[in-house]
Amino acid sequence: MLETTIAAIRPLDESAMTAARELHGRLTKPAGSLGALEELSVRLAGLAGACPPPLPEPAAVAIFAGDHGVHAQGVTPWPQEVTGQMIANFLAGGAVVNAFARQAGASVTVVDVGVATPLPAAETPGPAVLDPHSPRLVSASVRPGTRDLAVTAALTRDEARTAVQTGIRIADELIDAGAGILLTGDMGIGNTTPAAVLIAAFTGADPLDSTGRGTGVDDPTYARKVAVVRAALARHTPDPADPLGVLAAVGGLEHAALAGLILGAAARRTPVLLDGVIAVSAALAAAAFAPAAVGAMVAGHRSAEPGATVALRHLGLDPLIDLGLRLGEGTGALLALPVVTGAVRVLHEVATFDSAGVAEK
Ligand SMILES: Cc1cc2ncn([C@H]3O[C@H](COP(=O)(O)O)[C@@H](O)[C@H]3O)c2cc1C
Ligand SMILES: O=C(O)c1cccnc1
Repeated sequence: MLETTIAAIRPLDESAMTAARELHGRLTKPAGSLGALEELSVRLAGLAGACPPPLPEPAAVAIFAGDHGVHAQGVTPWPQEVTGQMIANFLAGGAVVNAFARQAGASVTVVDVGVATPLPAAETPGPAVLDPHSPRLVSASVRPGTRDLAVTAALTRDEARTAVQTGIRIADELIDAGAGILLTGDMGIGNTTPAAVLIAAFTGADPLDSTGRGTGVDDPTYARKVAVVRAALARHTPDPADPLGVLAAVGGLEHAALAGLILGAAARRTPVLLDGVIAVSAALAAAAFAPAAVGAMVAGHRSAEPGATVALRHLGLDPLIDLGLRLGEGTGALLALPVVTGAVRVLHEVATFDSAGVAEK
């Protein structure tokens, strides 16, 4: 399934991109006046293979949740139980991601890929339904949290593959249910540590540049976190040409599943709007599996985590908004969604100089 998904990921359609550039030149606005929205809409035309591309509606957020053995190294001040407790909060509609999803009209699917504590909620029965007011839970736990990457490989290759394939399956289910765009979300206390190792592994960045303060760690905790990232790289020597091996050695279950979601979206030629540092670390893995997957990625925002900027630069992506957010859950992606929709809507709705009778220079 992973291999067939990778094989299905194709480059952008040049003729649809040419048509979109040509259409932009005829719309009632000075050429280039919509800045980054123009190139984004051209890319989405290339992804869809059509000009105009479909409006990216409805939107579906997939929040992958997992726990982390590296929590034992004291890399975050928060107790591990908060991961499961926040899932209950997501399902009750009380988290920031829920508020933003309701505002954006996006559905929320929470996927347990490896939460360590027992969850209060059971899987939501039935097929995926894209209802912005009813968050759903999918139970797809690979194992109860990763092993401690400071001590041993976080996952076996098989476990990492299962998590990636879960992400692909969720992408397929959401797209089959009608989603026109997927948004990445994450929940996992401690997950900025594996994100920092993944970013260093795939980009070659120094741990000081790939590691941030996550939920807001103090100076001694930050120093410990950087040391854990540096030691993990030395212990595992992850090979960026072997993304499954990298995810297994130093990743998290939600990072692996997010990589799968991104690959699944790219294979279905559906845009995937990336959230913060966890999402972009997973995007590096997706790009290592299939470089053409970058064509489906839209960087929602620039997380305050420094590793996010390192990863975005490596992917060649410019984030749409930069608000100093450092929350995760999918919140930054949701705030960027109207920008993506606006970029596409222009190609659908704006009159041409000809049709509107507006004189050209
Ligand atoms: C209440 C709460 C809600 C959150 N929502 C997202 N995160 C974010 O913070 C965590 C990563 O930061 P670190 O690596 O420093 O632990 C992840 O769960 C991420 O989704 C949260 C964190 C907390 C505490
Ligand atoms: O960038 C993010 O998504 C992020 C940053 C800090 C903590 N959790 C998530």
